[in-house]
Order: sequence, then structure tokens, then C-alpha cells
Amino acid sequence: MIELRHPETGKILEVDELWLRYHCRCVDCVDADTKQRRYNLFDLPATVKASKLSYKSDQQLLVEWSDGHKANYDIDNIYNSQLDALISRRTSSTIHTPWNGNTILKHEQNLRFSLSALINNDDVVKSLVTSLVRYGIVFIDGVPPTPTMTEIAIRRVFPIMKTIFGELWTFGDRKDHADTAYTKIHLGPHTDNTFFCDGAGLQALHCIEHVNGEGGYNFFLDGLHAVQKLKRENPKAYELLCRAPIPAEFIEPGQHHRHTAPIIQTDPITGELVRLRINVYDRTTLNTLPQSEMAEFYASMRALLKIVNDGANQWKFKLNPGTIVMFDNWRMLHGRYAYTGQRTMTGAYMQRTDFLSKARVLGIIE
Ligand SMILES: C[N+](C)(C)CCCC[C@H](N)C(=O)O
Ligand SMILES: O=C(O)CCC(=O)C(=O)O
Repeated sequence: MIELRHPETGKILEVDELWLRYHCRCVDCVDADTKQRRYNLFDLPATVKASKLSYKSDQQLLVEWSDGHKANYDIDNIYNSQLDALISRRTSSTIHTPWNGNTILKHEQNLRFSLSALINNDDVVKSLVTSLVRYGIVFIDGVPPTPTMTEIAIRRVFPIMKTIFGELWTFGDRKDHADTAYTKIHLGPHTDNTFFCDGAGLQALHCIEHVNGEGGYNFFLDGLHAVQKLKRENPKAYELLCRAPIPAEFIEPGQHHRHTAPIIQTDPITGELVRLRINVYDRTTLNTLPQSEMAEFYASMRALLKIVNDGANQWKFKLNPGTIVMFDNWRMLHGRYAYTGQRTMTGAYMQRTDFLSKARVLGIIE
């Protein structure tokens, strides 16, 4: 270990020597164009030692290494690259606003964007992605109710993810897939793609037609709020749902998808919610827990389902032709009331990694 003393703050930091050697960002170590490392870890001596250490200025640290390399570090960068700094940045971040059925109404003006503004102004794209990160749900208004215009609106912000359901999908009650989405019946609160290893990070829905019938209201609720409430009110249930691996499955001719993971997935470093994965319909045989834990699992699940089925947590409205709703499928639960008549939905999934990449490029998240 090497002990550093910050020239300005005096803060002492002990760093592992191999870590520091491996984090030299000079052009010999890191390709200037691709930002990729130019060597393998094996190329460094396992016991590399600093033979000389000097502070060039308040910002620069010069280290001469036992392998002959001379490295120049940005001191703040070293301090900011430590675990405690990462945890403190993440836990003090106010970028997520959990909401319930009442509080979201106060923020509604932050959630609505017109397609024309979105097309004409990159700042509007940034505002939309910011709200999507903050609230988990946004709307694009003024979209001509066609699949093509829906696709243009979505692609203005994110690439579309291809799955077995297609790229841009259009669906009603025709049984195109072995799934209740393709019927007129009620769908309780759920997240999609619990059965995929790489479940969609975002989802967009646009009701382009509903005629000769009634019903078909949609509702959304904030899984972040639900999970925080569960953690406060029933920490044992929360803990079990964070830990127990639960399988989900999707089967139709030529397809057999299965994914096993906890219902609540949290960040191993900060404990923040990463993904809520809840769909009571797409559950398969529960053979991933011993029978001795089943009672506790079902009781914990019941506690979570009680929160997500509570109307006070839900935001219910009718999606009308002209408005796309885009939401975080790892955070938000959604559902649909039964309907009559002819109803046509169009929409798409987007990948998590593309969502977060865009948010980083725009400087919204780290
Ligand atoms: C129509 N659309 C493609 C949106 C949905 C299809 C499948 C929904 C499925 N039960 C799931 O949870 O993923
Ligand atoms: O039909 C709808 O409004 C929503 C369908 C749905 O929940 C889904 O496809 O996952």
C-alpha cells in the first residue's frame, strides 16, 4: 500500500500499488482514441512497487514505478475513484423521486413533451431523459396515431430493442403470442420480460385506436416507492425478496425462455433498487427454494403484492391516440383494465444499457 496525502485537503488515502499502477491513464497505457487499455494485467509485475513519489503541483502526482514506468496522475481523480467516494455520491444523489398516485400529479407538467419540440430541440430530449430517470415515466404528446410515427418518436430518443415480440410491435386481441397481453382481459400490475435474461429496460406504449367499446384504462405505479415502503414496513419480507432466486418462464412454439433472479434486485454496493421483476402470470414451477422457505416466500410476496395492488399507489388513466407513454420497465409496474371493442396498441421495448448510456452521455447520471 502507498500512503497519499492530498496536497490541498490533507486527506490521507492508502492505495494498493498494483491498483495505482494499473490506473495510469498515459498514452502508453491507454489508447488515446479508443480509451481501451493497451496491455494485459499479466504484463505488469505482480509486486510492482513505487520507487519514487512526488507531488508536481496541487493537481499532479508523479510516480516512478519499479517496472521503469513513469506515471502522472490527477490527484482528485484518484480520490474520486475510491469506493467511499462512489457510495457517498450515489447515496446522496437525489436523481430519483419515488411517487404514489397522489404525488405524481404534482409533477405531471415535468413528464409531458410534445413530439414537435422533441424533434426540433436536443434540450427537450435531455429533459425527457432526465424525467425518465427521475420519475420512471414520461409522455410524448402530439404523435400521429400510426406505428410509423410512433417508431419515429421513440427512435428520436433511444434505439429499439428486438425481441420475440418484434421490434416495433402492434397488438390487439389477436392471439399473435401465447400471452394474455394479446386478449381483452384485465392485466394486474406487472413488469414485462421477467423471463428474459436481458429484460427490456424501457417500454413505450401508444394506443392508436379504441373504437366501439369501453374500458382499457392503463395504470402505472412506482416500484421504487413500493419497495421502499416494503422495506420500512416489513424488512424481513424485503430481505427475502432481495435474496430468493425466483424463476419466470415464457413458452410458445419454437420459444422457451427462462430467467431466475430475485424479485427485488439491488445494487451490491449501495443497496439501491436496480430492478424490480414482478409478474405473477409468467411464474413457472417454483423449485429454486427449499420447501422450508416457501411459507416465508409466499408471505413476503403477499406483502409486496398488497402494496402494488393498492389503488392509492397507482396512477390510472386512459391512453388516447396521440400520446406515447414511455416508462422504466425495471422500476415501474403497469397494468391494463379489461376492455370491449377494437383497441390497437403499438409500442416497443428499449434496452437498459442504451437508456443508461444515453443518460450518461447527456450528463444526467454518472
Ligand atoms: C405486447 N407486448 C410485446 C408489449 C407484450 C408482450 C408480452 C408480455 C409478457 N407477459 C411480459 O411480461 O413480457
Ligand atoms: O394493453 C395494454 O395497454 C398494456 C399491455 C401490457 O400490459 C403488456 O403488454 O405488458
